[in-house]
Amino acid sequence: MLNITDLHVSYGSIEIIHGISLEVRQGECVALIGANGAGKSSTLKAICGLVPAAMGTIMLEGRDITNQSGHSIVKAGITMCPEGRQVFPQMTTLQNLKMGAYTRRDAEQASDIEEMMDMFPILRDRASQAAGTLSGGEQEMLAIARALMARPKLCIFDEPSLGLAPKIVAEVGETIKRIKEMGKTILLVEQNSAMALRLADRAYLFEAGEIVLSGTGEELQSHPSVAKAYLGH
Ligand SMILES: Nc1ncnc2c1ncn2[C@@H]1O[C@H](COP(=O)(O)OP(=O)(O)OP(=O)(O)O)[C@@H](O)[C@H]1O
Repeated sequence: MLNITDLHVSYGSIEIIHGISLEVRQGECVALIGANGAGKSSTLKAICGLVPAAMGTIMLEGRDITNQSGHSIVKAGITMCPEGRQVFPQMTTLQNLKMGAYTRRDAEQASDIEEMMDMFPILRDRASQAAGTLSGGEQEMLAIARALMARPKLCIFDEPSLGLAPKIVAEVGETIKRIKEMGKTILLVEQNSAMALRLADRAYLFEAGEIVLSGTGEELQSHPSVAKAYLGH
């Protein structure tokens, strides 16, 4: 579904992604893991049109989306659930959900909102509450539900567990599993490598702007250098 070939990303004159290639197939959950600063977020931003690709191609279902605007990439079928949730704090939970569907012009928004509230009952309880007053875990659920409101083909999660209590992290993991079971295709970036590799069908290990290892979640979990450097055993 998503094919990235020889992607290079630079900030000013400094290149930080040095020609990576990866793919995400229909229905897969693919994780990008690696240390802080390895280039995972920059890769996601390039996919979403938030930073330019200096070189290389990004294809979605055979269509070249390299360096298109963020808006047209959402329309093409990719939504990102950003690091730090970034809900609209002054807007209510309901208004945030509606914002997730802004690229759609169909009559099914109301039923999708119902579906999201069935999936995340806490959002129904908080429907008229300003999103900024929700707990971290509730905001994460809202950010995920808002991303799903666009009915994406590919759902990107950037550090969904960041800053959340362990119990909530487990809930977020369960939620991502459910989204995969709904048939969505998922690209996941996580500092929590153990969680990411448990959820992922396949994963790529980033180091200093390059992909140094790839394989199934299980293969990477048991790879000695991953186990030692990223899983702490
Ligand atoms: N806007 C920016 N301007 C300049 N350099 C940047 C910018 N954003 C990121 N970088 C640099 O690019 C490199 C890759 O950062 P990136 O955020 O992609 O890594 P990461 O693997 O996602 O790490 P993290 O988990 O900390 O987000 C780092 O050296 C970072 O300092």
